[in-house]
Amino acid sequence: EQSDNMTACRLVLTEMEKHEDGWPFLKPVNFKQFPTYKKYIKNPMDFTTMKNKLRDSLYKTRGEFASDTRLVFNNCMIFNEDESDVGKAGHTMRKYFEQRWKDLL
Ligand SMILES: Cc1ncccc1N[C@H]1CCCS(=O)(=O)C1
Repeated sequence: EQSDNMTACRLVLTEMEKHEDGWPFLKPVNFKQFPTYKKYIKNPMDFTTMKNKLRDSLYKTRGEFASDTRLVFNNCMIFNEDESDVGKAGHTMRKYFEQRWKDLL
């Protein structure tokens, strides 16, 4: 049922926001702080933007929500070295998301 699908999305997003390693993804990357970011990353995404899209019913399916989540972590891997603090957080969060996403199928 539609609302159940969105319940799972809200639940996993809340968990990711609370996760110890979620800090790099809570807000949009600051282009002033990272001036080259928008040159390399064509479709920025972050947890606050995702929360607003959920609130505004902009996700029609679980799949659309999962795509934005994967966009967050793929952007992270493009811009950040694997061994950087942000890069490591991205790998941890991606693993966490994919496991929880399976649990909530
Ligand atoms: C996800 C990401 N990709 C590339 C650069 C930066 C970030 N995240 C930043 C978010 C604000 C705090 S921070 O500036 O330490 C890290």
